[in-house]
Amino acid sequence: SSPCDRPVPPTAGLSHDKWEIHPMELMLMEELGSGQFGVVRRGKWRGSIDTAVKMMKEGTMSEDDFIEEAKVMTKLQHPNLVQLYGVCSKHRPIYIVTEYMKHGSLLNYLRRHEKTLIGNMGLLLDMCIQVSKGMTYLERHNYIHRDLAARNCLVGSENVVKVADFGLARYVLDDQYTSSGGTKFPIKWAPPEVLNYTRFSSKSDVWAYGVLMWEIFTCGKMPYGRLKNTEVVERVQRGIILEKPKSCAKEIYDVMKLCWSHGPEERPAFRVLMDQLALVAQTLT
Ligand SMILES: CN1CCN(C(=O)c2ccc(Nc3nc(-c4cccc(NC(=O)c5ccc(C(C)(C)C)cc5)c4)cn4ccnc34)cc2)CC1
Repeated sequence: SSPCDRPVPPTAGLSHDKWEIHPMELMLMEELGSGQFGVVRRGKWRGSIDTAVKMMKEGTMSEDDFIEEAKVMTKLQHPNLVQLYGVCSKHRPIYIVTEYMKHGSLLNYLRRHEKTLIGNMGLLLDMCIQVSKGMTYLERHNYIHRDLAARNCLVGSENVVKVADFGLARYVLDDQYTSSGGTKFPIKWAPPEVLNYTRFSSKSDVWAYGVLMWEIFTCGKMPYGRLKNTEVVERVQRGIILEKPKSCAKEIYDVMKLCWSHGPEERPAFRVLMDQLALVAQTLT
């Protein structure tokens, strides 16, 4: 979907607290699910615009810092990024209002449609390419995601895949999630420099992207199966990487392996990954 046919609301990207959405203009509908940060509901904004509304449970995030950052986030606009429309910050809990993606998380979508997806290398590769486009845009804007994974991507109509919740991890207060020793820290998507020094960068997003590619080509398997976090840390630090998924071409696994180069500087930038995957797509499909 090109930017012009997307309902970009007047708040997106404008200055002077246009990112503030008036709750009276929001009609809340069914619940879409709940993360560890509260309930997410579908909503209608100004009667017609489909939205997802994250109602952030109090005490789960540093709200003032997030509201400040929301001004920047609303300016990040790309067909493969879930658009932040704005926030309702004059009441508690605060609402984070984004565009609506009707098929839910990519992880659940892969698991639900495994039968039809598993043999369709072209479609799985296209999902990878869409995510790499969104991530190339963030990379160009020096914006680090910090929790890129299939669970944090969303699926819309016509197999559109978009990256969601970019940067949100910085505002989570639960140190079980934020510290690499915590039980909720996404260890299986973290490179050595994050495990050892919590050193996030676009190159640590590239490592996570490699794991996301593996999730896509296994249709939503859990990376490293039932291994405990401590066992995964030990393997990653010794340079042991995820195995090639059965239904994945060697050329595609070669790209994943580049994302898992031990040193961040050895990993390709997203803009390089995007071009390489486009080339592979030409030769394979
Ligand atoms: C046929 N199927 C029926 C079942 N189904 C659904 O119920 C369904 C349909 C649409 C859905 N869409 C969305 N769902 C969500 C959603 C739902 C539940 C939980 C969450 N995630 C969160 O709340 C959340 C995620 C990450 C984070 C950190 C800070 C860790 C990065 C914090 C909070 C999002 C967000 N969205 C943003 C745009 N669209 C959606 C979600 C679910 C999917 C379709």
